[in-house]
Order: sequence, then structure tokens, then C-alpha cells
Amino acid sequence: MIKRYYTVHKFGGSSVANAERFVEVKKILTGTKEVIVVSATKGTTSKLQLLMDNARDGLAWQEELAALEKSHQIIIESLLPDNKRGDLLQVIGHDFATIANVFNTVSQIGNYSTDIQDFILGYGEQWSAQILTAYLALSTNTLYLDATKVLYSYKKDGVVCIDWERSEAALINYFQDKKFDQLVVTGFIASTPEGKRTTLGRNGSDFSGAIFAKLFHAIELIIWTDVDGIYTAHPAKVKNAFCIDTLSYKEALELAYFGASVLHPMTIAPAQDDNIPIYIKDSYNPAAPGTYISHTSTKSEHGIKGLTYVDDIALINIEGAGMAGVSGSAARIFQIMQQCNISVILISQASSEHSLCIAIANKFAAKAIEALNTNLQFEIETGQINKVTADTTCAILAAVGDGMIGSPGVAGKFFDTLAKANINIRAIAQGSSERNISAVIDSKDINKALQAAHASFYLADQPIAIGLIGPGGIGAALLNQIAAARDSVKAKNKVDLCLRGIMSSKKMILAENALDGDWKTNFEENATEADLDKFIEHLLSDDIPHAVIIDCTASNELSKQYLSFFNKGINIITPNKHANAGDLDYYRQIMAASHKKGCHYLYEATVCAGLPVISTLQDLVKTGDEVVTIEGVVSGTLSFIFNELGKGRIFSDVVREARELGYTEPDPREDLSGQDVARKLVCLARESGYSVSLSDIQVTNLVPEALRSCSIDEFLTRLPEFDGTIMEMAAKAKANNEKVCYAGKIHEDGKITVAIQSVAESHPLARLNGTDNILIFQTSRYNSSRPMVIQGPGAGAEVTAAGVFADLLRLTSYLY
Ligand SMILES: NC(=O)C1=CN([C@@H]2O[C@H](COP(=O)(O)OP(=O)(O)OC[C@H]3O[C@@H](n4cnc5c(N)ncnc54)[C@H](O)[C@@H]3O)[C@@H](O)[C@H]2O)C=CC1
Ligand SMILES: N[C@@H](CC=O)C(=O)O
Ligand code: NA
Repeated sequence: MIKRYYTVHKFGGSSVANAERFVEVKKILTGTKEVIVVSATKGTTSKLQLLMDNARDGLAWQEELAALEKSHQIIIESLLPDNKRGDLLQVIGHDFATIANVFNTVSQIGNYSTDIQDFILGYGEQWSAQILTAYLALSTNTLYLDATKVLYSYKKDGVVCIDWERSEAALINYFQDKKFDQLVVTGFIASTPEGKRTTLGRNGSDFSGAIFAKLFHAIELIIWTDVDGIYTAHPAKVKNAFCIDTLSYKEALELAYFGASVLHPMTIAPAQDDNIPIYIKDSYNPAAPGTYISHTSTKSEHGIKGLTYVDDIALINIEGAGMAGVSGSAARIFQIMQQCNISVILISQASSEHSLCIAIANKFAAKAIEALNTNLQFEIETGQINKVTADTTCAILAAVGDGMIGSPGVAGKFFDTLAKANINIRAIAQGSSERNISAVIDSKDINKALQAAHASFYLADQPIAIGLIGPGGIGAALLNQIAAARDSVKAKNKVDLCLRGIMSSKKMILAENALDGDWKTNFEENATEADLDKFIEHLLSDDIPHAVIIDCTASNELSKQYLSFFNKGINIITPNKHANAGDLDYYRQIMAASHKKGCHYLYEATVCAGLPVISTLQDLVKTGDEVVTIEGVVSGTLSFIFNELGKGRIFSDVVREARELGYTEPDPREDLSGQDVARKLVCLARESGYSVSLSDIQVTNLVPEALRSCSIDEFLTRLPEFDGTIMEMAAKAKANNEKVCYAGKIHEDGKITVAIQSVAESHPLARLNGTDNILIFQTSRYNSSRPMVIQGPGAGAEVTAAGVFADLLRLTSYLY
């Protein structure tokens, strides 16, 4: 049994960026039984590299090298009292003089070897470690260890390996006669078997931390960095990403491999070998729990632990009839890749063995293609294999978690989410470890894919980008309803309603979320000139996985854009009847486009406002019921007018009032002419499967001839001249205990009739109040003696907006 004694800490460059950070490091440490591995101060290694390149290329380096020396001097001067600085300043001054000599030589030769590079780049860690040693030594027995004295590494096939036996022996030997409370060790550097300074590769300090943890059989390894831990996804790409509490070594390895740059993948093996737990913690926020990595695998309630990605991937597809059943095809391909020193990141082969797909780093694509085409020349010439090409615009998205093992449905959810976000999957791989499911997708989709998958797995704030066009009566009521319900929708449905823009016929506002604050003031004060292209571009920016246009206009012109919206993958919700009641060919095209593009088209409020008419009819049809007839009153405005005329009111007054109350179309003549009624009946008939058009319907036009083509204002002003006819009709009906109503019917053969009729006050069509609509469905299941009846207010901003809002929530439930 190993006696575990030390805690190994590793501080990255950001944790020792300046004197204040060194002070914080000291506060984090306990002062005893500690081995502290440090990186160079932030930016130092890259700076040394850059200046060495400058020297090679004949560019200036002197001034910046002096600045680098100065920055180290400043740290020393702020941390150490006068009498403790001298030695260190001298050592560092000497180092910089050596570097300057080397750079002079490099600039004369115009080149440098990897030995020189390793020699130069290793200085940064020596400076930071010596500074920290001197600073800690002010209060404890602190020793400095240059890792090159004990850590031996070598390279095998380009990979850095540790000579564990030699290193352990060297360490034991080195510490035979030394005692310390705290030991500060240089990260990143090691010694070659010949005893020369070398480096462990980019970000090698994490690896150093793990190596020393293993060499010291540490209690634990704590990697201090500048983020709270390992996140569920890259926080710069996914706003709602959060820190993962626990990971198994294997999960951490999967996440680290795919670029969770918080942790270097090579860090895991040494700790895992010796069963040393790793903490990833934030030196800027040491109280935060961080991420704990150990042997223990805990299932996540979310199904997966994290999402990760690699960009700049090329997908190479090798296919041909000659591959099937031929043993060794895959081996040959991998051999060719190995000869070119190209690492294969992902492999996928279908069981038909007809094709093999490999993903490699983009920068190797040309080399790989050339090697494959040359080496497979015989097979290509004889037609057994097709010429090999690469698609260089790919990225890999991976879902990682031990919890996927044996949990059916995780892969299904992953791919389903990507499909719903309209993301094309080019290749798929899941290892038999079931710990990682990877999908190769177009690199332009990576941000959207990350957001979609994250929202879907973490059930946290599934975002939808909303563009509202037409903030008039209905649009404004809808925005108010959304603003009021936004928080509860977020809490209950986990949906984040992101109002990305509002556009009227003249003005628009583009925002990250126009619901932050008062949308109306925002729109009034900050709107710019309306521009549909810019509006759409903004709606689709920010990689929110799903977008919807809510068209609250009465514009025929805008309805002509639906096809292009669907073609851009945008969902549509609308109370505007023009698309569904307009040109039959166009109607069919938009229905087909929405299916083809996987977009949703929801239009409940086009018929009878918020009453559940369209969804009910769709349910009847979907479940195999057959519509026999549909009849009723579908105009809220006309219902209101006849109800009020029945009370003896003046026609023109009532029309004006209906308009003011927001019941009428923007032009009330649309209602009075019967056009609005006809449109609704066409919508219903088409929904029932009939190919009908507006021109098939004979309507009764209640707009006086003389007022049919004037302006709306003139129409309203002159309407009183024509009050007589219609009021007489209403009075006559009343005298007969009847009521006038404007009703429509879709007959068994699909024919539509609209008629203004006088019916007994006891008739269902007459028993309507206010803006009530009524629809009577006779179907195979709901026969003539017991039809299905839907009745209630059929116009008005609040009820209509509620119907549109319900469509919006329905849409979000389809998306994730
Ligand atoms: N008022 C009601 O009770 C009901 C209305 N509807 C439908 O709702 C839609 C809106 O009706 P209301 O709000 O009453 O009309 P409204 O006239 O109050 O509002 C229409 C809005 O659309 C904007 N607009 C018009 N053309 C535009 C274009 N090309 N681009 C951008 N913006 C444009 C206008 O600036 C205005 O803000 C209509 O299609 C109507 O048929 C449906 C059911 C009930
Ligand atoms: N103007 C319409 C509104 C609903 O579509 C009506 O009055 O019914
Ligand atoms: Na409706």
C-alpha cells in the first residue's frame, strides 16, 4: 500500500499571469506537503516562440525581449523584499543574455533546430517556478526543482513518452538529502535520455502535473486554471453551458481529446494509473467546487456529461464495389495514413463494406488524398475503387458520457435533435465503449448543432429565435402576452423565447432579445428603416438552432415570401389568411416546401381567431375521420354588426366601433364584402382536402358600390349615407323574430356557399353574442344528429393573439 503524502497542484499561465496572481496562488496553498507545478507566466512561451521566429526571419526581437525581461523583473520586485531579490534578478538577467546570444546566432543562420527551440521555450517555466519558490520561501521551507534534473522523456512515433523507472529513481536520489514543506517544479520541461532540455509539447504543464502526481504517489492532483472546471460545452459557444461536477477518467479523456482545452488529454493516464483523483479548479474563484475526475463513474441525469467538437476536419470517403468482402482494404487504408503520419480521428464503415469514411485534420487532406490515390492506383484504374476525394468543410460534434452505456435512446435523441435543427449528418461513429457518439457535420453548422444538442440534453432554456412582422393590433397583443408569460414559459417549459426582431411596414428593430425591457418603447425609440433581408439575416444569426417568423400582417405581399422563409429553414406562424386562401399552386408549393425542409407551418388563428378550429380539423382528418359538411358563422365582425343591429343600433356606428375594437381587418371592407369569410372557408376546405379557390365562391358584398374603391377614411366618412338598406334588413328580421346572419357552408362535394340569411332567433346560428363565431362539423364520426360544435369569440386582439401564442408553444414542443 502506497503511503500518500503530497497534494500536487498545477498552476497554468493565467494563474501566475502577474504579481497579484502569485499572491493569490500563495493564498490558495496550505503551506505544507505540497508539490506545485507551474507554467510560464501567461503568454511567455508564445512570446519566446514569436521572437525566435522573428530572429530567424530577420525581424526585430530585441525590444520585445527586453520587455519580457522587464515584466519578470516587475513581478520579482513586487513580490520580494529588497534583500531577497538579488540572486533571482541575476539569474534571470543571465538567462535573458543567453537568449539574446542564441537569437543573434539564429538571425545570422536564418534557422534554428528543435533542440534550440526546446532550449529557449523551456525558460518561461524556470522563471515562474523560481519566482514562486522565492516568494513561498519567505514563509515556508520551499525548494525549487528544475524538472530536467529528474524527469526523463523520449519520443516514439512522434509521441512524448516518460521513462518512468529512470525518472522515479532520479527523483528518489535527488531527494535523499532534501526536505521541504513546499516544492515548486517547472512544468512543460523534461530531459532527453542524453540529459538535454526538452519540452513535453504544447500545454505540457498539465502533463507535468500528472507526471509528478504519479511520481510522488500524490493524494490528489489539483489543476488550477481560469475557468470553474470542465463545462458541458464550450461556454463561448453555448450560453447555458455549466460546470460538470464529476467525470470518470474515461469521460474526461473523451472530452479532453476533443478539445475541452481546459485539460490536456495526456494528463489523464498517469493519474489514472495510480488512481489519483484530479480536480480542475478556478484560481480566480477557488471556492467554486470545480470538476472532480476519478475512477468512479456517475450517471448524469441528463443522459450525457458533455458535448465537445473539433473543427477543421476533412472527411475522406473511399468507396467502390471492389471493397466489399475484400479482407485487408481497411488495413491498407490505415497503413497509408500511418506512412504519411496522419492521425485518423474517426472511422465509419457501413456493414455493406462498400465504403469507408475517415475523418482527419483538414491540414493533412491534400497529403492524404495524394497518398491514397497513388497507393490505390491499381484499384482505381481497374474500377474497384473510385477516385478518392475529401470534403474539407467538416467538423465533428461528440456527445460524451458513461451514462450512455446501455441507455437506449441517447443516440436517438442526439440525432433527432440535429435533424430537427435541420443539420445534415455526414458520418456517424459510436465506439463499442458507448462513451462517445460522434457525428460529422458541416463546419458551418457546428455552433447551431452545439446549441441544439445542449438545449435538448440539458433541458435548459431551449432557445427559439422569433421575428415578429406586423406589430399592429394582433402583433402588439401577442408581444405583450409573450412578455408577460416569458418567465413562466422558461420555468415550466424550459423554452427561451428570444425575440430577435420586430418589423412593421415601415420600421424595424433588431435585437438580441427585444423582450429585455419594454419592447414597445424599444421599437418606438430605436427602430430603423424596415428591410426584410436584413431582418431575416439577423434572425438567423447567433446560431440559435430554430427560428420562426410570426406574420401578424394582413399582407398578401408578405405571404409571397413564405416559400423563401421555408427554404431558409425558418418556421412560420401566422393569423394572416392570404397564403392559405390565395393562389392554389402557391398554397401547394408552400405546404410541400414546409414538409421538405422539415419546417413547421402553424396557422390556427387564420380561422375563427383563437378558437381551436384548424387544429381540431387537422386532428379529425389525421385520425381518419371524414368531413361531411362544415357550416357556420366565421366572421367576428359581421357577427358583432348583426348582433348590434338587432339591438337597434346604427350600421355605420357599429362598423366604426368594430374597427376601433380591433375586430375588423385593417380595411373593414374585407369583412363587409364577404372576402374574409370566403378566405376562411377556402382555408377550411383546403384543410379538408378540397382543391378550391376564392374565385369558386359567390359572396354577398355588403359594401355599397360607391364606396368599394375609395380610401378607408372616405369609406368610413361616407358610410352613414348607406345605413338604410342594411338596417332595414335587420329590422325586418327582428319583426319576424328572426336574426340576420352571414353564414357559410362547405358541402359534401366540397362546394362552398356563402349566404346572408334571416334565421329564427332559436336557430343555433342566431344564438350568438358579441363577436361569436360558430362552426358545426358533421363527419363520419360526428353525424348530423350530434355534430361537433365549436363556438365563441372569433375576433379581437387578445383572443387572436392567444391563438398565435398557443401555436408558438406548440412549435417549441415540436422542436426539441
Ligand atoms: N383582428 C382580429 O381579430 C383578427 C385578425 N387576424 C389576422 O391578423 C392579421 C393582423 O390583423 P390586425 O392586427 O388586426 O391588423 P393591424 O392593421 O392592426 O396590424 C397589421 C400590422 O402589419 C404591419 N404590416 C402590414 N403590411 C406589412 C408588411 N408588408 N411588412 C411588414 N409589416 C406590415 C402594419 O404595419 C401593422 O403593424 C391579419 O392578417 C388579420 O386577418 C386573424 C384573426 C383575428
Ligand atoms: N376580421 C376578422 C378577424 C378574424 O379573422 C373577423 O372579423 O372575423
Ligand atoms: Na382558430
